Amino acid sequence: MQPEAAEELSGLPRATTQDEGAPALPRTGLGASLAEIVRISAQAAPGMMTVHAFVVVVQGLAPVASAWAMKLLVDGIPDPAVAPAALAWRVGLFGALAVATAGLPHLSQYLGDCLGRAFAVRAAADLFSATLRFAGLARFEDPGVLDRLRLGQQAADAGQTLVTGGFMAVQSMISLIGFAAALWVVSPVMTLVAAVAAVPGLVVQVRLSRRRNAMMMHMSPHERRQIFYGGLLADGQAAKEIRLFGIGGWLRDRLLGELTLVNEERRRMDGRELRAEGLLGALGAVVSAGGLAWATFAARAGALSVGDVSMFAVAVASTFGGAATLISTASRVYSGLLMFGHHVAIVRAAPDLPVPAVPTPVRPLAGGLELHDVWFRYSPDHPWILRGVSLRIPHGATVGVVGANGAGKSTLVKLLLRFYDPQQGSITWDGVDLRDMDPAALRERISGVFQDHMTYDLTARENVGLGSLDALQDLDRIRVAARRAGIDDVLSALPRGYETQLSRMFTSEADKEDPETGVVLSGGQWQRTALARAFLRADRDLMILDEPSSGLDPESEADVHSRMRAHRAGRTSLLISHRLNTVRDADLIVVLRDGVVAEQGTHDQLMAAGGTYAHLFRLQSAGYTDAAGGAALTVEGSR
Ligand SMILES: Nc1ncnc2c1ncn2[C@@H]1O[C@H](COP(=O)(O)OP(=O)(O)OP(=O)(O)O)[C@@H](O)[C@H]1O
Repeated sequence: MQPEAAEELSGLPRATTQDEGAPALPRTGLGASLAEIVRISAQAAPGMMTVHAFVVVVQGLAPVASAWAMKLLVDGIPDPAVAPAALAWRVGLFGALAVATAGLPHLSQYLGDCLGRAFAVRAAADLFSATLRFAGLARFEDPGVLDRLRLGQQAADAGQTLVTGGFMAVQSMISLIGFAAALWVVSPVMTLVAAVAAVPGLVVQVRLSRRRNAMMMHMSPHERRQIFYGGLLADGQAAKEIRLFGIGGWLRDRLLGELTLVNEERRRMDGRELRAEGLLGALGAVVSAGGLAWATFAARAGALSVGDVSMFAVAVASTFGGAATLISTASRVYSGLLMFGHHVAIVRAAPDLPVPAVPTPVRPLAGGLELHDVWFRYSPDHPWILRGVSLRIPHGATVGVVGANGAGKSTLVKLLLRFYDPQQGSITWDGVDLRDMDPAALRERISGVFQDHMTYDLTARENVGLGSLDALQDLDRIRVAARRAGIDDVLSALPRGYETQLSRMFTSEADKEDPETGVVLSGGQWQRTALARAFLRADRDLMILDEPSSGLDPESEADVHSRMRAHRAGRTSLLISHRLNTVRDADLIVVLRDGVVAEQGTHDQLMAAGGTYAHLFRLQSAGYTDAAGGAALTVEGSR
């Protein structure tokens, strides 16, 4: 029954209906970003952060103190009341402050870099731990989330800039307040003029930062496409098709198109910033020059001392320079905070699949798995893929699932692994709804091979061992699994046996000519390796095999299936295959069509029923028989 219809009719079973797709990422403000940055910095290197904060305060005060020492020195030169010893002390003070002013920035830079690197590591750890908490797949298929993930990653990598920028802003602020106070002593009016002149800069920089952040978000899909095209053009696997179909130039042009678009947008943004900063700089220079003219004539009239003028000149220049530095640093920090908002959104994202506070433990399968009127679509914009599937996978039985391309077989597998939750109906494990379980605990009890299995650029041992991390170093167990998958002979005969890299990526330029550096397996060999990975955790309660032999030659396929049959005996498994001879001995065969179970039964029952399965089985058998007949005829004819 349609979920909408079920909703309207009271009394009809409706297990649960949940919002479609994972919950959206949270909206985050600047405060949240700032709090997160302080937290990460404090956790990453607490001692260094304290020392850096102290150095920054001293560094911020040093230029103001230097200017004041200079004023004392200049005023003391012509003053007979100042003894030579006192004058020497003033020179010494000025010199000491000059040394501090010259040396501290290097120490500050070093501390900032160290802190920034520690920050980047911690931020990356938080980000990737958060992505690992995404138990389902929906977020990885949402372009908006992928954009934010990429920008959040960039923000984490740019931690050094963010941390040093933050400290620099604090330091500029301290210097600015110091110089403004010094300026106030000489001329309160000039201080107010300088403060008013700084306001437009602040406003403009904040607006520019917002615009830059919006531009980066807007450009993100173009950058993702650019990375995709670049990846294809540099990928050894894609090289075959690119050359066969001659599409290299087309891909390159698309890459350049995206790159040009992104560059043009960035250039426009840089131009805006250039114009705004140029105008603000000119405004500052005009106010400084006016102030200096006033101070010069005030000194002539005897209202100011020469030391006051020197102090005034330094204070005006430093106030404007400091304000400009503060504004541009603050704007960089502001941009960084906006960018870091993407990191915070990922790290603070609510679970994508609802898990109860106290999940039901996943016990060893005793009765079976059951789908109850399961309806599923990938999102409200997509069509229904499963439209009320009810099916039982009894404990200890092998269930074969067949159906045309796109019938929803792999989707069924993804639901059994709780990569998504059905919108309507439920899936139970010994009567317990999968939604009441922790997805990780559920998957601990399952093994399997996906149709699009992974090929890891790692050693042969690791490629199999990843199936069960506790066996990663246990070569005996790994070899037993590989033997079951019929790939042990191949892997042990590799140049370095199981320690051979199954990779096209050379470990270094120096050893790339070494034939033992890495080997390339064939498609079928990779498939058997993936099968070995699944067999390594064969002690689990459910084995899911989605097209495990599609790339194998007939002899290998027969061999693999006889091994799998031996393994499956008495165990619960789900086998998906288009080659019907490989599922014929399953305890139950299910035909999926139009989103529902169209037929189910044993091979003999389905053949007797004469439906879709029987039709397809006869079609495939006839193909083999004709081929065999054809081959026989050819042999006959050639004699
Ligand atoms: N992540 C996804 N987002 C949106 N639609 C999807 C997604 N994955 C699969 N589909 C769609 O769901 C339908 C069922 O796909 P599924 O992979 O389950 O079919 P299948 O029966 O395994 O097909 P095949 O025999 O070709 O492997 C297809 O129409 C496919 O386009």
